[in-house]
Amino acid sequence: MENKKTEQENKLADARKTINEVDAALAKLFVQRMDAVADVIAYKMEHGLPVFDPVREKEVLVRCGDAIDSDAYRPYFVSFMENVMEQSKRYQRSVLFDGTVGYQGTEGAYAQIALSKLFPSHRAQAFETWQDVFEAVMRDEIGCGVIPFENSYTGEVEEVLDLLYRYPVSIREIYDLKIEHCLVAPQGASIGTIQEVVSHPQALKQCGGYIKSHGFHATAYVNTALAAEHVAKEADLHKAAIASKETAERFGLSVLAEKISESAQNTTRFIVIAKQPANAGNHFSLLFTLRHDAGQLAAVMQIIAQHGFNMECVRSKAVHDVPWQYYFYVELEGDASSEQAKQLFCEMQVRCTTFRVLGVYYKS
Ligand SMILES: O=C(O)C(=O)C[C@]1(C(=O)O)C=C[C@@H](O)C=C1
Repeated sequence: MENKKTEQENKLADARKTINEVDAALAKLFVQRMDAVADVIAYKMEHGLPVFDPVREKEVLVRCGDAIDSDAYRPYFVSFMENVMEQSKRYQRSVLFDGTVGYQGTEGAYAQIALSKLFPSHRAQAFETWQDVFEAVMRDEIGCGVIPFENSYTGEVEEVLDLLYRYPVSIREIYDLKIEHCLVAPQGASIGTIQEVVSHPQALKQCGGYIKSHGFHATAYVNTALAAEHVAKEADLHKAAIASKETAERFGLSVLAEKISESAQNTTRFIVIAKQPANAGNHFSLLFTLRHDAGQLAAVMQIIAQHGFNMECVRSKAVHDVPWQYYFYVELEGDASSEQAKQLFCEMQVRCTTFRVLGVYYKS
């Protein structure tokens, strides 16, 4: 028995020794890989290319999968490489947007969570309004800003599109954050003690079914993070907030229920805005205005179709300072640096009263 134990212990020690050696070799290889990534980002900065390149990532993953003989290990290695590239992108963003990144809200807000995933090693600066973030970008006070653009359940964040129309910034990247709302409350509270729920109106709307089914009274609050902070300060066992798990942890609240959104797929799309545009991507967005003549919009749609670009989204909104004037936003699939796109832009410039390429980015 004793001998067997020692034999097993030796095996464990040997296995760990091998793991240590492999880890040391991996560390060296990781540095070597990141040095190459540093060259890639230097090139990308010079040519205005975006960090995320989904075609290249697919290639890397297929090649890495093929390099593993064991069927049992293959999916783990592919997943490992996905993570390696995730870290590579984080590093590249830290070089590209050297300095501070802005967001609207307070620590623990979903925008700050999205920012921390995109830019884990940057200083995050909170601003009171989205407009403040845009202005800070324009003044070069921050390298870029992370702003919510639309939610899969409640739709577009209208004010943000108006700001994109007003300020000459570019959409550099998009990032989809899965929103997992939780019911969070002071320690000691339970679902049975809760009567009132406070949160941002969007979050209350997204969890409307849950709130109604429990007969809670809903109270609007500035944002989810401040709602959580308020609930923590009040320490009232009848009062809960709707916020993320991370936010609950930040304010020492307990999570009474998880995933309470109407839609399990509840996702908020964030955009990264910066002064400098990117030159490559597989999607691009345009903003334009038209003369008030019959058929102007139809003509533009026709031009887009003729050049073979798939239009994924079109929106029209009122220009605030000019009564009865509207601007249009379209999202097209394709390469904005292609000859077809250049021709499209030329033709649109002729047809539109104002025209702007708002962003070039990758979307998977
Ligand atoms: O090859 C590139 O373009 C890189 O930026 C490197 C890399 C990687 O780490 O392999 C990282 C991000 C891209 O999305 C694709 C690949």
